[in-house]
Amino acid sequence: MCTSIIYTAGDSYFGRNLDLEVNLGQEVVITPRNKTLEFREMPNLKHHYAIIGISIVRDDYPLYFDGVNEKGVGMAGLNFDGPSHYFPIQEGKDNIASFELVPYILAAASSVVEAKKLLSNANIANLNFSDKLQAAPLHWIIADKTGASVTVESTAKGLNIYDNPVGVLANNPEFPRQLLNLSNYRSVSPASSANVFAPGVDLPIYGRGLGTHFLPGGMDSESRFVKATFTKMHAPIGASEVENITNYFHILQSVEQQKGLDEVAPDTFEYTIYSDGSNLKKGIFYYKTYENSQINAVDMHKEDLEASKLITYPIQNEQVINQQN
Ligand SMILES: C[C@H](CCC(=O)NCC(=O)O)[C@H]1CC[C@H]2[C@@H]3[C@H](O)C[C@@H]4C[C@H](O)CC[C@]4(C)[C@H]3CC[C@]12C
Repeated sequence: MCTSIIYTAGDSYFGRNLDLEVNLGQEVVITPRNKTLEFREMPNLKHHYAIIGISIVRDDYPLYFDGVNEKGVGMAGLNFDGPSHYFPIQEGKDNIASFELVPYILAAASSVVEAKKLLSNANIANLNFSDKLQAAPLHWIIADKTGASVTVESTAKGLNIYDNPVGVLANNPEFPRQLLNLSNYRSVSPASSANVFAPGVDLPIYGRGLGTHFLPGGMDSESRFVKATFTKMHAPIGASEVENITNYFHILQSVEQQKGLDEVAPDTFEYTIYSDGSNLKKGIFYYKTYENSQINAVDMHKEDLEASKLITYPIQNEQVINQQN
């Protein structure tokens, strides 16, 4: 499973945890402005906004898992197996394959409002990238540097674009149900609450943190949605970029999947392979991996964004311990 968040602390930071049982060989990939982006049913884009994110590259095509563009829009695809439904090509619609959706939006939208316009006549077409890389059942979060975000879900009912008031996305069930479930946690609080349970009975506050006693901590999507929302809503605002990106990763780490806890097949466990986050205003992409706790950064503006070829950075996956003696 996966969790994605947008955290606003002066600047806005957007990214996700990628939780999976296999490493697909992803890299940090920059798509510069003049790299032609081809679409199956939509016109090719020869010039567009530059994009940075995590992707695998096949046939010179960036298959982004998540990314952000130079205008401060971010987007991530998360597993949505079950409710997800893609449709045959429809005449008169903007037919976009699911694997094209991230580059399609990030190439042309400079805000969530513009992304919504780009999706107003869209049909998520049930096309496979190739026989080997079949369409993955996904839903998406799109966010921008103002802190706004929406959730995009293509189900049998059609394409739904929901305003996302919490700036968090996990996996199933459908987004309105995830949001409604938050109501069950209205009483969860950073402070220990007054005794409304049994007034008159002595219920001592026997330790700290009692206000969060009922905060879920499971690996499942509902638990992660609740926990990430609560952690984000109460996250402090730092005074510097380093403080804020540190705060940001602490939010994502509150829903990290440690190895051994989520068995998806006999003796096979999914875990948080990487966590990433970008400063949407500055175009700096940060990431950590399960193996490497160090925060790594790639600044898109240090590359030639007018270039026409993909620029890739291998993921730094080695733990470097700062030996102090
Ligand atoms: C499976 C993960 C989502 C994480 C998650 O929720 N996994 C756990 C689970 O199964 O619940 C998704 C996120 C982005 C997806 C990839 C991207 O959409 C790019 C690409 C698109 C192709 O159609 C299929 C392969 C490929 C490479 C996708 C494979 C599945 C990925 C990696």
